[in-house]
Amino acid sequence: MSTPASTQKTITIGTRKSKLALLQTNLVLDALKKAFPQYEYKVFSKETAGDLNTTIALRDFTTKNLWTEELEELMIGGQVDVIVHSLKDVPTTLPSSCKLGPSMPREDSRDVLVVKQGLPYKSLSEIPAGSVVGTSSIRRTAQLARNYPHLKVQDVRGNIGTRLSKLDAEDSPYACVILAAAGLLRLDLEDRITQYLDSKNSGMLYAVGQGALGIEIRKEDTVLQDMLDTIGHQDTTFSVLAERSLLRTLEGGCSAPLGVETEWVQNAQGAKQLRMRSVVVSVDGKECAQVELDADVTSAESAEAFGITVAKALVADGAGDILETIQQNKAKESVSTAV
Ligand SMILES: NCc1[nH]cc(CCC(=O)O)c1CC(=O)O
Repeated sequence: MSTPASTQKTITIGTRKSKLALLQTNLVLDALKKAFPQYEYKVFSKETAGDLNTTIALRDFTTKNLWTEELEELMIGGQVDVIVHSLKDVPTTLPSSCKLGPSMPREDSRDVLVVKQGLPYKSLSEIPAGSVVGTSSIRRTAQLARNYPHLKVQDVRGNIGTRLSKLDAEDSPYACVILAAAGLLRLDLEDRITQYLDSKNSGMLYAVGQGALGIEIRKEDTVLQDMLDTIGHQDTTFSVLAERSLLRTLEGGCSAPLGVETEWVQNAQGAKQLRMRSVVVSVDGKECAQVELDADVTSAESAEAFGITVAKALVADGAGDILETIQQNKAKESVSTAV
């Protein structure tokens, strides 16, 4: 049976086995060790269904909990006390006995362009018409279709190292891939980044939670909650709460072609506000809803309320129709593949 962390001296941190997951786990481990040296720490790593299956395109999976469910079961069972995820892989709704703790400082949240070794292109706008961009993300695919309709998109699966070797292979179909900056930076692969992408230079917005860690604990574990409060970073926590509230409200799950860009800005009176840009694009890039809003965000509640406000504004701008069409097409596909 599960033992609350308060009665034990050892805290077990659960994680996926990938190099990136282990590096991210070490960030949390180091921060906890430094702040709470009185505990012993142990890392338990496990390959998840998502790691093991690299052939099926992500968007074809029906279960949303590919990366998280098995570790959550271990945590609910008491074998691990806290799980370190990439927040962007964490579903917006968690098992009822689990919750996310505060977030640690976010790594660069942007997407980046990585050009195949030996090719001379310095930016997305230089990639010639008809070239193939590697990505399996519906969000990246839709935004590419909207902003770079002359480029082709092809799936590329696997962890970051695998994607880079698929890109660089001599017979590779790809001219470039789009990846998250965070993964490359954490893996010390900064030299592979050709261009950082944002709303201004390329119209490319990132995924909800990208670049942030999702630190999940049992809901009743007040000891770990207090510990995470100590190592947490409020600006990040509020930003990602707002982003996840937006995604939850749109109910698109991880397969929604939803891009966001959040930043803290000062208004004319000098007060700090959270600015959120967000976009929902149809898969063919033809339809697009987008909004940019600022809000006073000073608590978890106001962060979540802001996410709902942005979602409503996006729906008012047409996001509802775009998401509905995607849902209908998915339903049709599953009928046709079932027979
Ligand atoms: N989609 C998989 C995934 N989940 C987390 C990261 C790393 C970056 C992050 O923490 O957001 C990546 C790779 C990528 O999208 O390039």
